[in-house]
Amino acid sequence: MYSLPSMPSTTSVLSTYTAFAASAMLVRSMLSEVQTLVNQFIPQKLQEKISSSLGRLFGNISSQLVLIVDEYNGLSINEIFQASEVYLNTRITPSVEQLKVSKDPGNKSISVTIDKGQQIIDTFEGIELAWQFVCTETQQTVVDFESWSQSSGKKEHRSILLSFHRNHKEKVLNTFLPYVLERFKAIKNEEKVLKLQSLASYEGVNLNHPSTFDTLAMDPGLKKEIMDDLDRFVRRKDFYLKVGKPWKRGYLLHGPPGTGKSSLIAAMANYLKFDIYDLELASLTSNSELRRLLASTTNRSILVIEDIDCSIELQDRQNRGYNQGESQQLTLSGLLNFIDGLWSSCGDERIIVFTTNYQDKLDPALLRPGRMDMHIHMSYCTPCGFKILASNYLNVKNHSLFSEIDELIVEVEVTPAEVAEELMKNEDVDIALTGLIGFLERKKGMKLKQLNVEEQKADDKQKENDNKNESQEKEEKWEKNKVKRNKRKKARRAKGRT
Ligand SMILES: Nc1ncnc2c1ncn2[C@@H]1O[C@H](COP(=O)(O)OP(=O)(O)OP(=O)(O)O)[C@@H](O)[C@H]1O
Ligand SMILES: [Mg+2]
Repeated sequence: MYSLPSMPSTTSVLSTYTAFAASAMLVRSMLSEVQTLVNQFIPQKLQEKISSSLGRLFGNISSQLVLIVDEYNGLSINEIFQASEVYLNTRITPSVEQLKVSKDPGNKSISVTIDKGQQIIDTFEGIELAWQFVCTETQQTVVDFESWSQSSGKKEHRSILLSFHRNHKEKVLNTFLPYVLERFKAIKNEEKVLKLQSLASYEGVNLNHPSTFDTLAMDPGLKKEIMDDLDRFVRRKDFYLKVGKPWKRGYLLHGPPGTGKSSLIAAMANYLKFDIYDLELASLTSNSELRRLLASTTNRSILVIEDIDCSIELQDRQNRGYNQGESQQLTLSGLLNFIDGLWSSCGDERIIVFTTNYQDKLDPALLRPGRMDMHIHMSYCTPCGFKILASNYLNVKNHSLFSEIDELIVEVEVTPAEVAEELMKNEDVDIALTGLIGFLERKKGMKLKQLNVEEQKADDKQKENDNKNESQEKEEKWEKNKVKRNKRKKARRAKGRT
C-alpha cells in the first residue's frame, strides 16, 4: 500500500498565509494613499501626529511575521507542532470561543483542547504572540499495489500559525520556541497517561497498563539494575553527545511465556513516562515500510518488537540482502541495519526492546555483544517474586503458609502469571494461599510423574541397548569362530587327502 496525497499539507497553509500577506499589502497601499493626502492638505506638525497614530494603528499588521508549524515534516512528526499543541492547551484564555472536550476510558480526567480555527493571544517576556490552529481536509488516493485497486478518502492536515512583530524574530526562534519545547517535556513528565501506539496502524491508544517496578515480581537485584540503567540513560545526554554515540538504548528480554516481559516494558514506560510504539513486524511487507514507520515515531519513546523469534524468518539473511533496493522483502538484516543505522540517527532519548521466548533460536547477529545493551532474563517465579505477588494481590506481607509455598516454588517451574492467576481466585487470604499450595502440589506431582516416565523411558532404552549389544557380541563371536571353524575344516580336508 502506498499513499498518494493529492495536495501537500503546506499548500493549504501557505494559501492561508498568502491571503494574510495579501491583506497586509492592501492595508499598506491604503496607508500610502492616506499619507499622500495628508502631505498635500495638512500642516507639517499635524502630519507627524496623524502619521504616528496611523503607524500605531496599522504598524503591527504590516510588520507581522508568521511562522507556519506543520504537524508533519515529510514523514516525521514535527516536534514543534507537538509541543505547541500541548503548550497551547495550558494557555487557553477566556476569549477562546470553541473548545474540544474528551475523556479516554483509561484516563481519570477530562481533557480540554483548542478546536480548529481558534486563536489564542499569548505573551512571552513582553512580546505579544498570536497562535492559530489551521485544519484543512484534502482528498487522498490510496493505491493497493497487490490488487491494483484505488480507494480515496479525506485526510486532515493540521498546522499552527504563530504570528508576532518581526522585530522579535530572533527572540521567538532562539528563546521562545525552545521554551515551548521545554514546557512540553515538563508537561509530558507530569502526565499520567502514556500512549501505546501500534505502528502497524498508526493509531494510538492510551497505555493503561498498571504495571510498575513495584508490582513486578522479579529478582530485586535485577530490578534495581534495570532502574539504575534507565536512570543513567536519561541523565546522560551530554555523555552520549561527547562520545558521539546516538542517545539510544536497546534491551533484549527473554524468558518463558508469562514471566512478565510485556509487564516489564509497561513498567519501564510508566517509570520513564515514555510512549510505547508496538511494531508488528508480521504485518510489514518491506524494509522501506519499516523505515517509513520508524520515521513517524517520536523522541522519549520505547519501540517494542515482541516475539522476535516468530516475527521473521531469521535464517533468511544470506539469501535476501538488505542492499537490493527499496522493494525487497523485510529481512532480519534489514531490521538490524535500521537499529544500527537509520534508527540510530533519527531522534533522541529512544529505547528499543525485543522480546523472545527462545533466546537460543535467535540469530547470533541479534545476540552479539553491542547490538543490545542489556540482556534481561525473566525467570520462573521465585520465593521473593511470590512475596511481591502476595502483597499485590492479597495485601499480605507474611503468613504461616509462606514457608510451605517457598519450598514448593523452588521445586517446580511456575510462572508469575500462573501464581497471579491462583491468587486472584479468592479474596480470602487463607483460601487463596491454600489454593496456590494445591496448584503447586499438582504441578509437582505432574513433574514427578513426568520424571518417572522419562526415567522409565531411559531404562527401557538402556535395556534395549544392552540386548542389542549382547546379540551383537554373540554375532561377532560367531563370526570370529566361523573363521577358526573354516580353518579347522580346511585342515581336516587337507589331512584326509594325504
Ligand atoms: N514478573 C511478573 N510480575 C508481576 N506480574 C506478572 C509477572 N509476570 C507475569 N505477570 C502477570 O501475568 C500477566 C502476563 O504476563 P506478561 O504478559 O507480562 O508475560 P510475558 O512474559 O510477556 O508473556 P508472553 O511471552 O506470552 O508474551 C501479566 O499481566 C501479569 O498480571
Ligand atoms: Mg508478552
